[in-house]
Amino acid sequence: MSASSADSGLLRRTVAAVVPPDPAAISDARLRQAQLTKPPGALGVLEDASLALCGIQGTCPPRPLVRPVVAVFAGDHGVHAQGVSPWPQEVTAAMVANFRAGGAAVNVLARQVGADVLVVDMGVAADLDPGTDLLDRKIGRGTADLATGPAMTRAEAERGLAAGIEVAHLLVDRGHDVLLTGDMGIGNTTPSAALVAAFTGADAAAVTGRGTGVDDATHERKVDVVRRALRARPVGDDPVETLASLGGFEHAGLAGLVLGGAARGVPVILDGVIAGAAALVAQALAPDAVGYCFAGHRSVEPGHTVALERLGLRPLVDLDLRLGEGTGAVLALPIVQAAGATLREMATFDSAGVARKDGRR
Ligand SMILES: Cc1cc2ncn([C@H]3O[C@H](COP(=O)(O)O)[C@@H](O)[C@H]3O)c2cc1C
Ligand SMILES: O=C(O)c1cccnc1
Repeated sequence: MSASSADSGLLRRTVAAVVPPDPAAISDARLRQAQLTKPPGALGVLEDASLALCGIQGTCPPRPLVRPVVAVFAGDHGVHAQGVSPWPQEVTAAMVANFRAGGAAVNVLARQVGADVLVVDMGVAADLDPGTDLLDRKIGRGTADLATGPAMTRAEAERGLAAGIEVAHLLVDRGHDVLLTGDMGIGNTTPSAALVAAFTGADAAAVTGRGTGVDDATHERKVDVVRRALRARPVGDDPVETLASLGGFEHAGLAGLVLGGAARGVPVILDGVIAGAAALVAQALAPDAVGYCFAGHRSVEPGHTVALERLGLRPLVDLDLRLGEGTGAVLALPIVQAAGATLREMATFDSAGVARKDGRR
């Protein structure tokens, strides 16, 4: 079997394995929520999250999330040549070294909540020391420039999706019970904006932001690049082609992680606009995969809000972050854990002997 038919086979099987979250567990969770010693609905979004967690795990009360891991998917981008980021491309590889050494923002935040951080070299341009990488191979070495042609071949996009699925299986097999998404790739807010525009139909200007903090001229160039790419290569209804045309290797890996996590019945906490764009790819391939996702936070990037609306996900944290790496996902982890813990551990009106609103015991 050629590598590419193995990849498309894994993708097909994974998409077929994504079933809707368990409706029986969700209805058990709703009943249990109603018994807990609090006014109905008083725990707000935590209650919704607790129902979602039960659906994802197929059990009520939900199991505690004790082995969190952030998978940081890294890749470089040919569109960097268009001057869409003020940072040199070498920063991607240097930051991978920083993640491995434990010095990046995501490492600090992950230590706060006891999450592991693992790097996946999807398509960093430079050679990296294999270190503790999750994949034993690169999928690519930077994408082609999406401003002038497709960023990836279809085979590359499929290989990237399959790699993300493999990472999900590997992590779940190692005992991780919640997967958090991270990204690193100088220039990657541009392909993210392009993917969000492609999957939502939003205008380039509405979804293209300032990334690492670009000036007005650079921002205008980004909007123009996104608009021209969408005009030159209008999207059809094939999500893999859209990903190949506009996305990056880290988007492919992240979309695969979402599909793999969903297929294994494990919750996935999404980070910012890069993850949001990748989740749109996963949603287009397997709409039920979104039911396994929590939106960790809302990024400052305007395309992220557009993506979250299309995904139908409410961000758990909204702190004006615009970093990526998985930082927003990690900050949301304790909230998802808290949602499960309240449903699992709170006393019921009966067990605590607390009277209900109508005076019934
Ligand atoms: C030092 C540094 C650390 C980062 N960590 C995440 N990003 C974030 O910024 C990049 C996307 O922004 P743009 O599209 O404007 O290049 C990505 O690498 C993303 O992960 C970083 C960026 C830099 C410079
Ligand atoms: O939304 C994000 O994750 C983001 C925003 C700006 C730069 N890098 C990442």
